[in-house]
Amino acid sequence: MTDVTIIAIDGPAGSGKSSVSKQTARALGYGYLDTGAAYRALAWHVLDRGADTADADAVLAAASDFPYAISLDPDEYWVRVGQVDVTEAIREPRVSAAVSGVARVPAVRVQAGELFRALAAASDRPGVIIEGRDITTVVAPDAPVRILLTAAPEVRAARRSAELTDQDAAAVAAALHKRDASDAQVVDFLSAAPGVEVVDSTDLDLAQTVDAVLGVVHQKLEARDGH
Ligand SMILES: Nc1ncnc2c1ncn2[C@@H]1O[C@H](COP(=O)(O)OP(=O)(O)O)[C@@H](O)[C@H]1O
Ligand SMILES: Nc1ccn([C@@H]2O[C@H](COP(=O)(O)OP(=O)(O)O)[C@@H](O)[C@H]2O)c(=O)n1
Repeated sequence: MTDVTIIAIDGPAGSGKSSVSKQTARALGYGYLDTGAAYRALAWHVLDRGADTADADAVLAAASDFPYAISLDPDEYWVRVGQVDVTEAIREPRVSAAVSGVARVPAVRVQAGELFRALAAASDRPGVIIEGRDITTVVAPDAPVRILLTAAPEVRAARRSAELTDQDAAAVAAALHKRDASDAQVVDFLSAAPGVEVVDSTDLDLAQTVDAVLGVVHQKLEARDGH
């Protein structure tokens, strides 16, 4: 058993998982694990091999030869496949459009979940925030702090298109909603499982959302530690 404290955060695209988790990890001195990056990097790897992520056999073949590495340092984030730094490439629209194909392969999800638990357990920090879609329910259902981060669909789409200023806002929104609909067929990240706290960031800015998450973290950890 590891004594690394796990904070699990799930939510749909653009709800603020990455930015809120990173800032919360900094505030706590914790590590930060972006699990979507692994699915994105595997999708990039499939495309790099000239295959299609709709082809489950091609996805499994790519997954069996997938030299993946990610930083858990919230101040120095990078993602690599072999010697290639894919930190930027995995955010490209062609990867976003292909990633759900990878995420719907059950064996890939099992392999990914094992990887995430091992990466968090090996952290030299007191805790790790793990964010994704199935962290509160499948990857770390026993975590002492489990949060569902939500925001209204139009707010999420606006946030994502503010990041991708070189792309058409309507196209970014359509792609985000299409990916959510596809992902929702695989895991339920729109409703909170029992024991999972909801933080709705629709009317909060980033700092307020981080404060709300830190509030939940302190309350849950104090309850665990009996204060
Ligand atoms: N509460 C918030 N208010 C305003 N903008 C936010 C808020 N949370 C996140 N953002 C911004 O929205 C964008 C998307 O957030 P991100 O963390 O990438 O979401 P996710 O990881 O859930 O897809 C980022 O540019 C981030 O700075
Ligand atoms: N725990 C997770 C995390 C991501 N994913 C998949 O990985 C994709 C990319 O996740 P992400 O967190 O980088 O996406 P954003 O919410 O940041 O846009 C999602 O669209 C899902 O298909 C998943 O299936 N399970």
